Amino acid sequence: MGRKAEYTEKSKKGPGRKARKQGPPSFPKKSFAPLEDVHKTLTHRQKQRLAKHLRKKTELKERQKLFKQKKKLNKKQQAYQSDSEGDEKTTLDNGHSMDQGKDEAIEAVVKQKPNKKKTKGYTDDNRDWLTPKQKKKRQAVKVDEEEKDESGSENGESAPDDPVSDENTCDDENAVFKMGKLDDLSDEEDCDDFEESDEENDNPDDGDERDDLLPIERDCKKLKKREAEQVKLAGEELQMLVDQQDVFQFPEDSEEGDLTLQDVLQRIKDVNMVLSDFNKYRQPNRSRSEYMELLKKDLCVYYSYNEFLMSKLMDIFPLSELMEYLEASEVARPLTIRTNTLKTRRRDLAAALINRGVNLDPLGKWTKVGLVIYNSQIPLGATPEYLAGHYIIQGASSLLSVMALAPQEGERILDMCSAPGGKGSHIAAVMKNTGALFANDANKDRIKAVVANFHRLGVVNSIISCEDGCKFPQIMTGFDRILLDAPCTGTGVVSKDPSVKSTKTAVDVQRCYNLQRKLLLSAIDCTDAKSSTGGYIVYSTCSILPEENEWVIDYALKKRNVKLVPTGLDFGVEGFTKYRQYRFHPSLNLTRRYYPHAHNMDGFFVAKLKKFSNTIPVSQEEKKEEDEHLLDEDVTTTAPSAEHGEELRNDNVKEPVKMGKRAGKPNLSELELELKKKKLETNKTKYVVKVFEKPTKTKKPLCAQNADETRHEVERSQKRKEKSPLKSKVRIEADELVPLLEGKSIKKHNKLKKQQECKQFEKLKFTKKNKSKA
Ligand SMILES: C[S@@+](CC[C@H](N)C(=O)[O-])C[C@H]1O[C@@H](n2cnc3c(N)ncnc32)[C@H](O)[C@@H]1O
Repeated sequence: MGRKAEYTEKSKKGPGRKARKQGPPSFPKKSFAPLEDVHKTLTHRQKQRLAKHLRKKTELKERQKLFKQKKKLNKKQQAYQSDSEGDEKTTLDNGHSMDQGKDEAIEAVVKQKPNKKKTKGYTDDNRDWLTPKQKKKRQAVKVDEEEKDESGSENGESAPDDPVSDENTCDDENAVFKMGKLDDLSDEEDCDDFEESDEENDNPDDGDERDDLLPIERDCKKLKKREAEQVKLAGEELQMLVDQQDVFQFPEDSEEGDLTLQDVLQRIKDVNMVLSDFNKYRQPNRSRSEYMELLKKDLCVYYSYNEFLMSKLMDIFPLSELMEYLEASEVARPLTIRTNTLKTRRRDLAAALINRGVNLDPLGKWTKVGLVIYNSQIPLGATPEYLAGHYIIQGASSLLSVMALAPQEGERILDMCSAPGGKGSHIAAVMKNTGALFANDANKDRIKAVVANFHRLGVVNSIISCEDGCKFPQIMTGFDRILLDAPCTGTGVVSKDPSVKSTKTAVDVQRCYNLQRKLLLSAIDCTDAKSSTGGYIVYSTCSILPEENEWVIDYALKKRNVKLVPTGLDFGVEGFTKYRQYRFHPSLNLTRRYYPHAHNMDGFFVAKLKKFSNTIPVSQEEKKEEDEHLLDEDVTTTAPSAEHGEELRNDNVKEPVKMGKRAGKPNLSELELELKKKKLETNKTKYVVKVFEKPTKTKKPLCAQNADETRHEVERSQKRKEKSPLKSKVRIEADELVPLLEGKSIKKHNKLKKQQECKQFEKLKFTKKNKSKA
C-alpha cells in the first residue's frame, strides 16, 4: 500500500525546496529483477541446493516417463501372449511393439543406472525369444510411444494409480515373473536416488518447504534432530555400559579398613542392585546370604543400628521398602496436636493458634480432632490455649487406637497402661466425660503426669490407679471396653528416640513379649463379654516387631475366648499372617500396621478383639501342669541346684527336702494340701471386685475343726473352683499372695526364705560331715 514506484519518471525541480513535489520512492532495480537473475544473489550453498532440486525434478520426470513406458510394455506383452495363441497377425504387431518397448525401457534403465545391478526378472533366455519380434515391430512401437507422449503427462501420471492397469499387471503372474516387477525396479531406483547427503537427511521434508524456512529455523530443526540423535545414542551407550558393566566385586576382609560413609552408601546401592537380579550380577563363588550379611553390616554402619534390630527389620521389609523405612525413620515426623473437644472445637482452636502465628492444617480426613503444625513462632507447650487444656501434643498414630476402641458414652472403660494420659484423655473426650474411665499405670512417677493432664484437659469421669496391669483382674473386672496400649521396645519411634536403634536386644524383645502377653490376657479377663454395648479390647504398641504384635494377639486367640474384629480404621497395612517360617491365625489380617515411610506417622500396631465368652478355656495339660506345679513348688521343693542335688544323692536321701516354710515339718496329707489351696484361693478372691458390683462376699479362713467338716468344705470348694473362670489365675498367683496374706513384704519374705534355705543347707552339710566321721 505504498506509493507506486516509477523508475523512469524524474521529479521536476521547482524553484524552492519547499515548493518541490516529493517524487515517488526509488528502489534499486535489482530488487525487482526478474527471477532468472536470482541465481546471481544466491549463496553458493543455495545454488547447490537449487541445482540439486532441479536435477531431482528432472530425474523424477524421467522416471515417471519410464514407468509409463514399462506399463505400456507390460500391457502389450500381455496382449501379445494372448494373441500369439489366436490371431497371428495381431501377435506380431503387439509382440514387436512390446519387444521394442521393453528393450527401450531396459536400455533406458541401464543407461540411467549404469553401475547398478540389472533387473531381476530379465535374463538372456527371455531376451532370445523377444529379439526377433523387436526388429519387425520397432517402427510401430515408436509411433505408439510418440502418441503416448503427446497425449500428455496427465494420463501417464495417473497410470501408476490406475487400478485397472495394476490389475492387468498383476493378473498375469507369468508375465510379471518373466519380466520382473517394474515396480520393484523403480523402487530400487528410488532407494538409490534418495541416498542423499546428511544434509538432505536432516531435512526429510521436501525441498520447497525447506526453502520456505528461514535459515535460523532450518538450523534449529537440524539442531533438534541432531540432539534427538545424540540422546538416542547416549541411551544406547548407557544401556550397553549397564549391560557390560563390571559386576560388583565382593570386598575382601582387608578392604574393610578405611571406608567412608559415602563408600558404605555406594556399596549398599551396589549390593542392592546385585540382590535385585541375583543370577545376573552375582559373583559365582558368593551366596545370597553373604551378600545379605554384607548389606546388613553396611546398613548398621550407615544408619547406626545394632545387628539384631537390623536383621529384624530385614525380616519384616523387602529390600526396597527397607531402604525407604530406614530413610523415613531418620526424619522427624510432623508435629501434631489433638483438639480437646471437652473444651473447644478444632476450628476455634485452629483460628486461635493461627492468630498466634502458628502455621497449621487439619491432620487428615480420617480425624476430626487432629491438627498438623508446620511451624510456630511460639513453643506449643506454652500457649494460653495449651495451658487452658484446649489441646494436647500427641502423635498422629496415638489417635488410632482410641478411634479403634470407639468408646461410647456412659460406658465403663479401662485404660490399662495410661501414663501420661494422652489416649486416656482422648477416651474421656469421646465419652464426653460420661460413664467411668479407669486410668491405670504401674509406674508411680508417670501416673502423676496422668493426674496433671486430666486436670488440665478437664477430664472428670476418671479414676486413676497405680497397679500392675497383670493383676488387674484380681482388682476389678466387668469393663465394657479396655485399651491396652502396651509397653514395648519402641521400634516404631526411632525418629523420636534414636537410642532404640542401638540399644534394643533380643532380651528386651523377649521381656516385652512376656509382659505384653500377660497384660493382654489380664485385659481380656477384665472385659465383660456380656456387655450390652461393648466387650471389646484394643491392643496397640508403638513397635513394628511381629514378636510384640501379631505373636501376642495370636497367643491371646489361643488362650481366651476372643476373636479379632475390624479396627474400623480405613487405612494402614494389614497385619502379618505369615512371618518368616511362622504362621499366625488368618484373621490377623484384620489388624493394622502403620509405618513412617508409608503413612508419615510413627510405626504403630492396632488390633481390636471382641470377647465372646467370660469362661477361660484351660486345656487338660495345663490343668495337670498347674496342679503339679502348685503341689510341688508351693509346699515342698527339691534342692535348689544340681550341686546340692548331687550331695543329696550321695547321702542316699530319697525324700525331697522341704524348704522354706515347711522345712523341718512333717509332710502334709492330701487333705491338708487341698485345705491350704482353698485357703489361698479364698484369700485371693476377696480382692476381686467387679466394677459397679458389690464386693464379693469374703469368707473367713477355714479352720478345720473336725475332719468331716473339712472334707465337706474341700468338696464344695472343688466344685466352686471348677465353675470359677478365675480358677487357673488364682492357682498361678496364689504363691505370690502368700507373703501378702501373712502381712509380710515380698522382699522380706524372700529374704527369710533364702535364710531358711541356707540354714537347711548348712544342716545337711553338718549331718553329712558327722556321718562321714562316724
Ligand atoms: C506406651 S506407654 C502408654 C502410653 C499411654 N497409653 C498414652 O497414650 O499416653 C506404656 C505404659 O505402660 C506402663 N506399664 C508398664 N508395665 C505396666 C504394667 N505391668 N501394668 C500397667 N502399666 C504398665 C508404663 O509405665 C507406660 O507408662
